[in-house]
Amino acid sequence: MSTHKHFIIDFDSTFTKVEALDALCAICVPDAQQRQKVLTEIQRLTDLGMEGEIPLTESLEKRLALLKANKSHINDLIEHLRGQISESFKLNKAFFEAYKEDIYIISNGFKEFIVPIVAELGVKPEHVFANSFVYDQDGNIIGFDRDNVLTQNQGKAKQIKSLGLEGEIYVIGDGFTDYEIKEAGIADKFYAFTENVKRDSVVNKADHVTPSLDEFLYVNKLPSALSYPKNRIKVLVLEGIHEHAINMFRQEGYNVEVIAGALEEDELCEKIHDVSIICIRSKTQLTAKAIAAAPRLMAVGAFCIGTNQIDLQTCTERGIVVFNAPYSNTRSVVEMAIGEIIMLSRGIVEKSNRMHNGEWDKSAKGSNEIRGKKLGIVGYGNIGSQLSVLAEGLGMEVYFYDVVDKLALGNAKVCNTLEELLSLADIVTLHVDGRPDNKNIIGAKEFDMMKEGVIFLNLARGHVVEIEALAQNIKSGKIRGAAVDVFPYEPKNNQESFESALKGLPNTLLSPHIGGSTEEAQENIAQYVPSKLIDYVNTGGSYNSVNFPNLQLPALRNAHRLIHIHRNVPGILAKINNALAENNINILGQYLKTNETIGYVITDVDTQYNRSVTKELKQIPDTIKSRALY
Ligand SMILES: NC(=O)c1ccc[n+]([C@@H]2O[C@H](COP(=O)([O-])OP(=O)(O)OC[C@H]3O[C@@H](n4cnc5c(N)ncnc54)[C@H](O)[C@@H]3O)[C@@H](O)[C@H]2O)c1
Ligand SMILES: O=C(O)CC[C@@H](O)C(=O)O
Repeated sequence: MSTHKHFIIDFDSTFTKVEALDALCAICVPDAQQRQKVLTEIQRLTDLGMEGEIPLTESLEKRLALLKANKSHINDLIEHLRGQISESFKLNKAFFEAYKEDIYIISNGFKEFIVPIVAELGVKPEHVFANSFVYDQDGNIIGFDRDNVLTQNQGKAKQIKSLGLEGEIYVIGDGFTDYEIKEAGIADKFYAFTENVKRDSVVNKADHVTPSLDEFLYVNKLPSALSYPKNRIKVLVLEGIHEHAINMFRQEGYNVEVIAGALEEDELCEKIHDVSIICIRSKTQLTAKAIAAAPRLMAVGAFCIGTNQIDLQTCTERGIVVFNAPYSNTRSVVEMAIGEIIMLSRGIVEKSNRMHNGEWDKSAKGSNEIRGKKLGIVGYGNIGSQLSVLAEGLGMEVYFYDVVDKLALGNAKVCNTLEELLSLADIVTLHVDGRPDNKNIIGAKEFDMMKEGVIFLNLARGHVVEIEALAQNIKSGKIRGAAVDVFPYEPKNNQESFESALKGLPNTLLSPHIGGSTEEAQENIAQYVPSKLIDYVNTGGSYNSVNFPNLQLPALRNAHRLIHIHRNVPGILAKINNALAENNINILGQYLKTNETIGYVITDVDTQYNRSVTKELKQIPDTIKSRALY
């Protein structure tokens, strides 16, 4: 296939991930210490040459002199470079095949290793323009062909000019010498390639920055292995999410922005306008207004259990999938609850505070074992039920109350009403979810029902307890110890101060919403949630999502996947299939699932089809979102 466009591609750090002479250094300098020294100097000289700080010939001469390489090293270098072809180049082998007549490699490197490497993707040897080594009689590399035009100032531009190419010339490279081609007026466009290295001086001069070959192919409407370049997927990560998640997104090629704290609604509305995936914890309120300000939003990652901070209904109506981490911090909360129950039963908070003031009060008064005490768990979900098992292991008598029927684990006893549980428990602990209906489920009336001297814990959600009523009951001594981890209003970052009626009250453990904040839990969450989000982007899989019909999909092989999200009204599947039939498209597999709000249809089709069908699918009435995946 021929086009009127010619593609000039650089080799070092563009076609391959590395600079070949750096790699040669690793091969021909055996001593590790010496190698590091030589490598540092070689890299410095490469950068000076690439950034136009010293003439390229000078950079090259000095690097070869340092290397003292031999012909015998070249085969090893070629073997090494085979494994170093840039990922997006390997992925787009089909582009290289289809456009082989129009692709040229122009490099200040050496043909001896460039030709065999670029041939891997089908680049013609006669389309490679580079220098050649000069050897002495023992095969030592002693220089390079100084008559080669590429050693001259503006060498790349001169080389291309001599080819007399007709049509548009696009240059893709990471170095200053690549930009010089455009500067000399030979190229129509210069694309700074940043998949492997990003040089500001080069990026600033570019017509377009291309973080991968996919981006280049996408903007030029050329055939690409990916339906959408990953660098165009912007991920906004808030609230101090573990860096493992950030690394996973970056490795996937996404464009990631990280902000340490949460954002207020207005700030969020400003930040979110070009975001495809937002990652939050419990503080960020993802309201309908914020969602409306995010036209590109396709997925939300809640890096926690609770999702009450997210307007799930609006997300669903807008076709935005939400994933959370339903079990990753369960154990951490349970361990903290157990620890706090023991601390409060022994009055350790008070005793410790007094010790810090120099007071020694060795007494057993008001200090109890937890063995044999009645633990009342409100909300017998993942956390409540696991707490039940551990508490029984410690000899406690466990009672629970849940709004739905739950299997009692071990010897735990179910209470039929909240009142029943509150009136018998020595320790009351809340583990209900954060649904709006749970606002103030524990207030003055409920505290009245509790036993004198009860211990009270809330590690669930702040709005489920009336704080003033809790404060009064602590002050009156009815509650002899309390642990509160969650509050109706929580500071949005570590700089904002904490205000609460609970401050300074006796035997009251306050913690800054850290029930799930252990390294283990945060790392688990940072693995689980990104993997769900990445899978959703790559395959459409919605399994274990909070708000989408759950579909577990097979991997996509030799097929394209058409994803269609629509309002759940009758007849949409028929309309999708009509559009496919009218375009004579063969369906390889089809999956449909609905919930109350939306229908989710995945159709795998043969790779050769009339692409305009994707537009037709978007135009079906009641469509929310539609995308093609390959
Ligand atoms: N402090 C923290 O850092 C932290 C960490 C993780 C989870 N959480 C919170 O802990 C809570 C429990 O988490 P989970 O994973 O066990 O959730 P879950 O959904 O598995 O369990 C919640 C249970 O509460 C029950 N429930 C809801 N409303 C109730 C009510 N009014 N009365 C009685 N039962 C009710 C539900 O039926 C369910 O069984 C959630 O609010 C979650 O957001 C806090
Ligand atoms: O880490 C958080 O911000 C929230 C922790 C917890 O409340 C949860 O819902 O998992």
